[in-house]
Amino acid sequence: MAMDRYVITGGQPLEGSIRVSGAKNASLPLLAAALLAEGTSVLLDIPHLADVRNMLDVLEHLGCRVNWQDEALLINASSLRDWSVDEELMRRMRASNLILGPVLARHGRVKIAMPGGCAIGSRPMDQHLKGLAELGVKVKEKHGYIEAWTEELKGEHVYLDVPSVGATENLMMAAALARGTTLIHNAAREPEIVDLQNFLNKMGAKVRGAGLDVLRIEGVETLHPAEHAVIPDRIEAGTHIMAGVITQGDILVQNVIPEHLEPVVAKLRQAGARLEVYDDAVRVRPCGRLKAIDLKTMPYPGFPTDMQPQFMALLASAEGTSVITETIFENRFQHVDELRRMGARIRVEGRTAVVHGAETLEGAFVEATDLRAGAALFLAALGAGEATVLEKVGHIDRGYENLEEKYRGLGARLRRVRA
Ligand SMILES: CC(=O)N[C@H]1[C@@H](OP(=O)(O)OP(=O)(O)OC[C@H]2O[C@@H](n3ccc(=O)[nH]c3=O)[C@H](O)[C@@H]2O)O[C@H](CO)[C@@H](O)[C@@H]1O
Ligand SMILES: C=C(OP(=O)(O)O)C(=O)O
Repeated sequence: MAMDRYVITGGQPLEGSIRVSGAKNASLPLLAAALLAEGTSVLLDIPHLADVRNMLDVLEHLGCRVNWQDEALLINASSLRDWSVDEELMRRMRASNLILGPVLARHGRVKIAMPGGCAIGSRPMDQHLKGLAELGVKVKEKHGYIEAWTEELKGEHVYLDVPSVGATENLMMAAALARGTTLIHNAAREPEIVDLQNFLNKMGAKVRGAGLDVLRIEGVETLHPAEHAVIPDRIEAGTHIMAGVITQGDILVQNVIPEHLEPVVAKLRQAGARLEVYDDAVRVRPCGRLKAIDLKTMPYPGFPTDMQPQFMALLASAEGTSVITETIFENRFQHVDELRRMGARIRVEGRTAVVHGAETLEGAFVEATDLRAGAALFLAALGAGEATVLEKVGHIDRGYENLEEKYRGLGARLRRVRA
């Protein structure tokens, strides 16, 4: 991971327009789904991100041929030569666990190193494995590896204890090629699930219900390759909107699906942000100092955990005291210590952070501990009236395409210093 740093001189109102890239969290399951069919699938608007590169390395390791033709990503999954992925590849990114469902459906067998926990929490896989077991898969966990095999995938009723995004995706992909009908109860409802359903159906699958909490998947014999354009990244969009707000800027965030941003826009407006929502863009106008609000992360359509750190950066200089409750990941407050270095006054009690708004944030030396913590510090630095050195921006590269270039286009004063 790149250990480069950003030097950011904040306090400058951002101006102009910024275009959101394709969604990381929709792209990764789409890449995994391409494994389900022989032949070449074509994916459009896939962002050039470290996580996408890591997923492509996993696909190539399994035997796919991958190439970019201008902005189209071609994945040929005609001949898979391997069904196991070792620790080195798995550890680079948790989402590589999304190959479980498709490789089982194609091969009847799969072995992956356990993805393990990460900075934001322990992130177990029990719901993925429980669901696969319901579909007739035998699972063995040994020496840090998950091995799974099946004679035949069979449609079943699966009830998820938590509406896990990754488990829902893995089960959708496995069930697409299972014999009979699968119902996934308490499924995740995120927009990325809808995008995966759309791609699978273009491949010939019969999936219905994405966006609701019960998914119905009628298994088919085979799938064929398809072409699909990934949805815009709602977390990237939300981050840019917040950058406009924190700098008192006047910016147009383009290529958004406003419906996906409703929980974020609603909370920002409650805090006093001035936002104009158009068909495929959001305009941010200067609004003065924000007011404190309370916030709780929830599965979609609740407020997304992937925006909690960035919102905390905003509330750190709002007027009054905000209470932020993180219900999804048990350790997603690592940005708190770093924000404190910038003058934020935040107290953490278990899964709740009490944020006493400071008059202003100050420049400091800070470090990104994970992707969205990094995004939060990036925002805080843009809002601070002095220079901030933000270390370990490799974390940010996982989820934000061309960040430096995009923000220079808005007049931000920042430069990337190579390690
Ligand atoms: C690549 C991708 O799309 N990543 C997103 C995805 O991660 P990911 O798919 O890993 O997140 P999940 O929805 O699975 O996790 C949600 C919650 O369920 C728990 N859980 C999950 C699986 C399981 O088998 N058992 C279990 O208990 C997790 O610990 C967590 O508390 O959704 C998260 C929640 O919106 C986002 O923060 C991530 O950005
Ligand atoms: C937590 C995130 O991603 P991942 O699930 O890939 O770690 C994220 O995008 O904020």
